[in-house]
Amino acid sequence: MQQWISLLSQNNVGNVLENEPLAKYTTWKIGGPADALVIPENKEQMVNLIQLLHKHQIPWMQLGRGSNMLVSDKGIRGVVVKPGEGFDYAEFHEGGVTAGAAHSFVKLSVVAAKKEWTGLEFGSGIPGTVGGAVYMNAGAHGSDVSRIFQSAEIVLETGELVRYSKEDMEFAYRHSVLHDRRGIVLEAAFALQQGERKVISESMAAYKDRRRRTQPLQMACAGSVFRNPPGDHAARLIEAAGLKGMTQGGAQVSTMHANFIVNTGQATAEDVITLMQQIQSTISSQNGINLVPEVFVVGER
Ligand SMILES: Cc1cc2nc3c(=O)[nH]c(=O)nc-3n(C[C@H](O)[C@H](O)[C@H](O)COP(=O)(O)OP(=O)(O)OC[C@H]3O[C@@H](n4cnc5c(N)ncnc54)[C@H](O)[C@@H]3O)c2cc1C
Ligand SMILES: NC(=O)C1=CN([C@@H]2O[C@H](COP(=O)(O)OP(=O)(O)OC[C@H]3O[C@@H](n4cnc5c(N)ncnc54)[C@H](OP(=O)(O)O)[C@@H]3O)[C@@H](O)[C@H]2O)C=CC1
Ligand SMILES: C=C(O[C@H]1[C@H](O)[C@@H](CO)O[C@H](OP(=O)(O)OP(=O)(O)OC[C@H]2O[C@@H](n3ccc(=O)[nH]c3=O)[C@H](O)[C@@H]2O)[C@@H]1NC(C)=O)C(=O)O
Repeated sequence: MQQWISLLSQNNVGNVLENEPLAKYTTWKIGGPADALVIPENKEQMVNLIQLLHKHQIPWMQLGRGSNMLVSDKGIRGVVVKPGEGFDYAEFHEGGVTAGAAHSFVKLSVVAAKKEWTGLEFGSGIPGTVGGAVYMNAGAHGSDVSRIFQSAEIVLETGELVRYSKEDMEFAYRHSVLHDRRGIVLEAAFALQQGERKVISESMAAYKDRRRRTQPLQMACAGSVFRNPPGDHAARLIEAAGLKGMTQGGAQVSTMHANFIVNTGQATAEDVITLMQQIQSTISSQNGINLVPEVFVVGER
């Protein structure tokens, strides 16, 4: 056992799972083990953990629901930090809602709609956590997190607890400052308006219907694999290149949506990575466009 794993277990940092396979924590259902998966349940445990990791220079990364994440077959060397059930809460109040990092973004939008709050409708098909949605500035149907974000409580990699405003977050298309400055979101506050139940539920039903028609929701996947290049759509380019349906081992370019790669059952991370590289080289040579992954490929290769 790595010496630092016993160090973590001896401290108040939450549950420490050693050599934990990560496939079950990702929507692609792919991924080897983490040396340690640590699940803090409250702010104190999270701050203790990050301070220990910083002090002992132990490599770490954070995980939400793993719906935008490709974990390598050999897995993660070091610690994976996943906010636990203690971070799964949502408190509605005047002007909006404050939600814990582990709360489902889909459920947040569904409950907001039931309470006749408008602003979160776009989130009803984004199957990650609040923490992941803030990190990614997740968005759909012409809106994104930055449109409703008020502030977030964050533990920086030094262990310092800070509250970031919207300006601090430097949101852009699928981007936040946390891509450049490491930290873990503990909770986020979103500004919402009172709306009409009928209008809210009609737009959510339309979004749901559109997704069901255009995205392979029943297959294990991680949503869009590549970011859209300026002025175009990765899916349009991939379909036009004739790559829809292309397979590599158990991975397939979805026959429904060309920017989704689905796990047909036994895909490995290497299968997905090979397919991604084939797509990138084809689009680069045919269109001169460098497709940039939206999904994060993490772990030892
Ligand atoms: C069927 C399907 C449809 C999708 N549709 C959309 C869509 O329409 N729009 C869209 O934007 N995305 C979409 N996605 C992608 C994905 O759901 C989003 O990117 C989501 O926000 C990721 O959240 P997560 O909790 O799963 O994060 P993860 O995949 O676990 O992590 C993603 C990134 O966020 C970081 N992170 C996670 N939690 C935290 C935290 N608490 N603090 C700081 N950083 C953290 C991780 O380190 C990682 O870098 C879709 C995915 C699927 C499977
Ligand atoms: N392809 C993949 O790898 C994955 C795809 N997904 C897809 O992402 C979506 C969200 O999944 P998940 O986060 O697990 O949440 P769920 O689908 O479990 O939904 C959580 C709750 O919200 C309700 N709900 C969801 N969407 C709406 C909506 N638009 N309007 C009203 N109620 C809604 C659900 O009710 P009800 O059951 O009645 O819809 C359920 O009670 C689903 O479409 C799911 O199929 C999720 C994970 C992985
Ligand atoms: C799923 C994600 O987000 C999605 C988000 O759900 C939807 C809806 O708002 O808009 C983006 O997809 P997208 O650009 O592929 O949107 P779509 O409306 O499905 O397709 C765009 C265009 O591509 C074309 N298209 C789509 C699929 C396909 O197989 N072939 C094709 O040619 C469509 O005809 C359409 O003209 C987001 N993706 C990115 C990378 O920005 C994600 O980020 O994971």
